[in-house]
Amino acid sequence: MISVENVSFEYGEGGFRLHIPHLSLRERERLAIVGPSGSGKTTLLNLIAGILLPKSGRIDIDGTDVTGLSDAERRQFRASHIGFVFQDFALLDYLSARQNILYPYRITPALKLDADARSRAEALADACGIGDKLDRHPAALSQGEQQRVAICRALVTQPKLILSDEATGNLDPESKGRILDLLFQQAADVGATVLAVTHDHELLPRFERVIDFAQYREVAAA
Ligand SMILES: Nc1ncnc2c1ncn2[C@@H]1O[C@H](COP(=O)(O)OP(=O)(O)OP(=O)(O)O)[C@@H](O)[C@H]1O
Repeated sequence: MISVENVSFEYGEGGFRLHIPHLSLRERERLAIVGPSGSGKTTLLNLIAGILLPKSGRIDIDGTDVTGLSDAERRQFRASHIGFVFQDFALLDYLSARQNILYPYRITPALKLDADARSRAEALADACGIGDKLDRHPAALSQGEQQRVAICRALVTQPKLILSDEATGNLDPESKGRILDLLFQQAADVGATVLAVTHDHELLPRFERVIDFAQYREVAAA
């Protein structure tokens, strides 16, 4: 369903370099990525989401090579196929929690903001324990609450691929397990694949496969 083939990326001349010979995920698979800080885990998620473009190689998602799309096409593809929980949440301060959760509908003509979408947003927020805070803006929410808003936003469109960058990093141990269960349940309901970066080793048994990212760091020639 997702394949990353011979992908090379570099942040500018002489910057951090990443090379991934091959990585693939089956449909509905739950894969965790672990690895040292700075090993390129977020960079990989950004490449798969089409936020960054590789220097070479292919990234196929459900039969579409995202590296071959224009900027605008990649944005649309991302909004309609991928739910991304960003490490820093990436919430918009001028919008309420509810508007943040429904934001993908504002920017994607292919997605229709109907009663179903609105009730899905409410149900997700309730399940995440922020149902009573939907009218607040991010500045009036704790870090953990902001993280839950970001998770609801990633799930509300029922994407086929969920990319999660430390999605439970700011939550207490009990909430971590519960929110991850919710994420997996939502994924299972719509047949989605989950690719999650995590430093929480106690969560790893919940995944079907774990890969250590340290292996992909390209060693610069001396
Ligand atoms: N926009 C950027 N410009 C230049 N270098 C960058 C940029 N973003 C990240 N890097 C560098 O690329 C490397 C990989 O960063 P990345 O965020 O992918 O690592 P990570 O494995 O996700 O780290 P962490 O676990 O700390 O989140 C780091 O050395 C980082 O400093």
